[in-house]
Order: sequence, then C-alpha cells, then structure tokens
Amino acid sequence: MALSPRCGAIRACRRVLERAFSLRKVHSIKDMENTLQLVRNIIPPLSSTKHKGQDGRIGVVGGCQEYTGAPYFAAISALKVGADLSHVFCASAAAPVIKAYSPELIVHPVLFAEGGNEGPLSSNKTFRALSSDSPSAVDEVEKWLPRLHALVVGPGLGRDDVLLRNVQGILEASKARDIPVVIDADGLWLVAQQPALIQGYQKAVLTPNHMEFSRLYDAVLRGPVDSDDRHGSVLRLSQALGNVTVVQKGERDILSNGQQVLVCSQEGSSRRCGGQGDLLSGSLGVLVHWALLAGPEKTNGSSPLLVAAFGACSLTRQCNHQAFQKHGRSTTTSDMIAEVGAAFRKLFET
Ligand SMILES: NC(=O)C1=CN([C@@H]2O[C@H](COP(=O)(O)OP(=O)(O)OC[C@H]3O[C@@H](n4cnc5c(N)ncnc54)[C@H](O)[C@@H]3O)[C@@H](O)[C@H]2O)[C@@H](O)CC1
Ligand SMILES: Nc1ncnc2c1ncn2[C@@H]1O[C@H](COP(=O)(O)OP(=O)(O)OP(=O)(O)O)[C@@H](O)[C@H]1O
Ligand SMILES: [Mg+2]
Repeated sequence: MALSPRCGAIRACRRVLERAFSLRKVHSIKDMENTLQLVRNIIPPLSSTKHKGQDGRIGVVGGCQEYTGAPYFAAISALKVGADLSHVFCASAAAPVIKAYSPELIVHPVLFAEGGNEGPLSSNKTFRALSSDSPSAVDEVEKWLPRLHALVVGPGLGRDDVLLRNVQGILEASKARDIPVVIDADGLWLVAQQPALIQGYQKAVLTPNHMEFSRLYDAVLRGPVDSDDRHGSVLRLSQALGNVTVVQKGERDILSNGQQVLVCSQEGSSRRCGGQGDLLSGSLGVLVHWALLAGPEKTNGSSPLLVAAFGACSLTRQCNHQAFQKHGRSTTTSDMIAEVGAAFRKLFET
C-alpha cells in the first residue's frame, strides 16, 4: 500500500529522531578500553580452593549429521576460555565424530532428526525412545540442566523440524530453570519461526551474523533492516524482543540490550573462514555465566550480559588477528582456537 506523503514524512522524521536518540547512547571507540576493564572485573580468580566445575559447566546444544565442526568449536572454546566442563548435546549421528575430535568434551547423543538418519543408534532402543512422539530428548537434557551454568543453543543444529522441536522443549526447560542461553546459528532460525520462545527472557543473548540478523529482524519487526542504521536496527530488534541482548556480528560488532548500544571494533583480520562465530558463541557461554555470577557491581551498573558479549566479541576478533599474523590466508578456526589463551591474556590479564 502506498504511503501518503504526510505519513512518509512523519515516519522519516521519527527515524531521524530515533537515530539521534540511539546514537547518543552509542558506545564510542574511546569507551572500548573502559568496557574491557569491566570484562576484566567479571573474570573469576584462579584459586587452589575451588573445585572442578566452579568456573563453569557449559552445555552446547548442536551438531547433526552434516555439521560436527560447529558444536566442537563452540564447546572447545568454552573450555579454552576457562570453563571446567563442556558438554555437547547432539544428534546421535554426530556424537562419535565429535568425541573423536576431542577427549575433553562430554558428548550426549540425545537429539534426533526426522527420518531417523541417525547413524549407529537409529535402529536401537535409544533411538526409538527418542521418537517424535516422545519427550525423551528434552528429558535427557533436562536431567543435566541443574548441573549446567549456561547453554549455547544452535551451532551445527541443522534445520530438521523434529530436531528443532526437541530444541524448543530444551529452551523452554532452560527458561523455567532460569539458565542463561546464548542462541546462535540454527537456534536463531528457530527463534525467527517462534520469537515468543525467547520474548522477554532477560538471560538470553542472540548472536546473529548478517543473514541471521536480517531474518530475525524481518520476522520480529515485519520489515527490512535499514542498512544505513545498524545501531538503530540492533536497538530496535532488542527492544521488540523485550530487551533480549542482541549481538550483530560483522565488520564491527553491534551489541544492544534495548537501552544501550556497544560497538566492538577490536582489530581482527580480513580472513572470514567458517567457524569463527562458533568460537564466539562458545566463549560467550562462559562469560555470561561469569558476568551473572559477578553481578552488576562488578560491571559498574552496565548489563552483565552486554559486558560478557563485549568480552566474547573482543576475544574472537583478537584470536582472528593473532592467527592471521601467523597463518595469513590459510588461517582456519582451529588456528584461532589455538590463540585463545594468548589472546585472553593480552586482553584481560594485562
Ligand atoms: N564446520 C562446521 O560444522 C560449521 C558449521 N556451521 C553451521 O552451518 C549452519 C549454517 O550456518 P550459516 O552461517 O551458513 O547460516 P545461513 O545458512 O543463514 O547462511 C548465512 C549466509 O550469510 C552469508 N553472509 C554472512 N555474512 C554476510 C555478510 N556480511 N553479507 C552478506 N552475506 C553474508 C554467508 O555467506 C552465508 O551464506 C549452522 O548450523 C552453522 O552452525 C558454521 O558454523 C560454520 C562451520
Ligand atoms: N567484516 C568483518 N571484519 C572483521 N571481523 C568480522 C567481519 N565479519 C565478521 N567478523 C567477526 O567474525 C566473527 C564471526 O562473525 P561471522 O559473521 O563470521 O559469524 P558466523 O557467520 O556466525 O560464523 P560461523 O562460520 O561460525 O557460523 C565475529 O567475531 C565478528 O566480529
Ligand atoms: Mg554462525
């Protein structure tokens, strides 16, 4: 339907005002160092009196027949950042593969896909117990929820309807227990189908890439993204979702909780290999837990989730920068993961 000139002018005026309003709240580059200091404040001290698990037990929900790298990258990144235990809840076809990548991950083959292309378990009673009529996939994960500090939902999940139904149940169970959730990749596909799943959940962080952001924005705000106003777009999406924290990844990462907008422009590189976003979401799982544990006094009144997200963005980009210095065009996400320790020390332990 064509807009009347008056209506169009009012909208344009509103857009200008909104932009000015959001820009006032935009984080300037000179604030980056102050925000990094807030990230440093939330990092728990290493101590000989702590027991295994205290610094983080993180779950990654993801991994299907096609994608085994993404959940591995997320889960191993959580460990490398400093979590004590990292679990992967995946489709059974993906489990042996993920286990073979790393003895450090605890892998649960509890999700299932339509048609039962689930590898070794597809014909046995475990798979039958997880048939689409059964809530067992959710039950299996729910058993672990009391022992987890945060969930990262989506890396390498795929978009199988039955599998996404499992994940919907897992998200509902996590919300009921007030467990923080980072939602990435195909988890965002699910949220775009059903925004009500995370609407208003204050312990959710969404980490869309360019395409995932457009899809979400369109689903929630029923219109295309204004590409000239990335800050305003992220602010508006967060507000429309009831102040859920949104991290739009890109040349500069834009972060908002609907009240504040932060920009992370930590130097990375021009190498864009797949899997970098998985490193970010896995790291964020740990940092969200640390930030919520530290509380708002350690973040100087800023949202703990925004501070955590800023930390994960800075760390991912610094890993990319360091890996690129060594490997140039052949840099892969595994090279970036090898840099997590040094990047963490450089940014947060100075
Ligand atoms: N080794 C693995 O197992 C990996 C699996 N992955 C999984 O692959 C699945 C699909 O993820 P995708 O990220 O491909 O999601 P989508 O299928 O939504 O595709 C995103 C698309 O957007 C494009 N894009 C990204 N940034 C853009 C920009 N700035 N401007 C224009 N286009 C841009 C990309 O080329 C890609 O085609 C997810 O489950 C994901 O976790 C990825 O995480 C990569 C690594
Ligand atoms: N143009 C860019 N310049 C610099 N850094 C970028 C650029 N685009 C993305 N990044 C960084 O790369 C990381 C991953 O973002 P990206 O958009 O590649 O996620 P993704 O598509 O979800 O990745 P994945 O392949 O893991 O799914 C983020 O830390 C982001 O800051
Ligand atoms: Mg991704």
